[in-house]
Amino acid sequence: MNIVVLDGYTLNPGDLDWSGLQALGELTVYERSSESEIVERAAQADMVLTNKTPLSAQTLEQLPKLRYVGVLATGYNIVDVQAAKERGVVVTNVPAYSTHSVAQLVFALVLEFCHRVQRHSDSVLQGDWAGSVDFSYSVSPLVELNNQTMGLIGLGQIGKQTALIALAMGMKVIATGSGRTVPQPVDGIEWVSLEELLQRADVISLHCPLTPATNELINAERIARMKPSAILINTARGGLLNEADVAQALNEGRLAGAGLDVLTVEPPKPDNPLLHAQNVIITPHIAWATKEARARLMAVASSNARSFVEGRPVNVIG
Ligand SMILES: NC(=O)C1=CN([C@@H]2O[C@H](COP(=O)(O)OP(=O)(O)OC[C@H]3O[C@@H](n4cnc5c(N)ncnc54)[C@H](OP(=O)(O)O)[C@@H]3O)[C@@H](O)[C@H]2O)C=CC1
Ligand SMILES: O=C(O)C(=O)CO
Repeated sequence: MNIVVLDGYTLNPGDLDWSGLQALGELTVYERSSESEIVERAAQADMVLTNKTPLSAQTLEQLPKLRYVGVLATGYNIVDVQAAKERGVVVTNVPAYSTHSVAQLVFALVLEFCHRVQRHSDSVLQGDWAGSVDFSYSVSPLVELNNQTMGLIGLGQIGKQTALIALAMGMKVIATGSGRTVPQPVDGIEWVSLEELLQRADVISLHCPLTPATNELINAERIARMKPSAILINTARGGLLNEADVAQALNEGRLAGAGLDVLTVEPPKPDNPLLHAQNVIITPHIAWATKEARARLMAVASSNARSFVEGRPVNVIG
């Protein structure tokens, strides 16, 4: 097997090893590949692994030898899965490897809006507490989550884990799904329509995949239905937001804050309106990237590839 990893650096910056894939054939790992390098690098490959390097229908057409695409992630929106299927190319992803890490970052972002820990610490370390007449002061409003409502859009692996943490913090949890599957009752979680969720939630956290149906799910019209005091959290995919609409709502105080781990274009262009918006916190797509989660990702990506080589593919998309 000729196996090519197009963008291995973020998964393995040097603290993991590729031995699971090496054992399956001749492996070439590129740290990153630009769109113009994909075809040349993957031309002889039977199997390609990609994290965020896109494989469009046009690119797949130019890779006649290709039989397998292993997405090094849960979200697989970078691959034209239908085009792959039509060409007989198996596409797999890695479900659930980062569930706990992503849910943890959701709350790192939420709690930042509640307590502004770094802002307070900076104030103390620059002498404000030492110079204060009071034993306590705050530099921003402080918020308690108990009894507030967490609204989850998407109640899969990460949505459910986020719900458990929210419930442990005394929040009410409401959730909405794709509408394609029958919602299963989950203890402590109330199923509602998207419309109702937007109106009731104090914190809205996105946990659905990016698909044509969810593209720009959060736009000006939907923001208008949210509470102006609401906090929006997006650790799923940047394309779930109309970024200009979210930035404008933040700047006009129609949305109290946004905590984002993902943007439509990554890395972002310097003129992305969210980079300059008020009350925004942005992390560079790190929710998945704990060592623990990356190690699980490497292990499952390798076992996905092995299963394909052995003729019994698992975690197949579509
Ligand atoms: N920032 C990061 O580092 C990471 C980001 N992610 C992103 O998080 C997303 C969710 O991951 P995970 O929870 O593991 O995935 P799951 O597949 O377990 O859950 C996705 C859920 O979204 C639901 N859904 C689909 N369409 C809609 C819709 N239109 N409205 C509401 N819900 C919908 C699905 O419901 P149904 O079954 O009915 O279709 C499903 O329950 C991934 O797709 C990925 O994009 C994942 C890992 C790391
Ligand atoms: O697993 C995912 O979907 C991620 O976004 C991490 O690359």
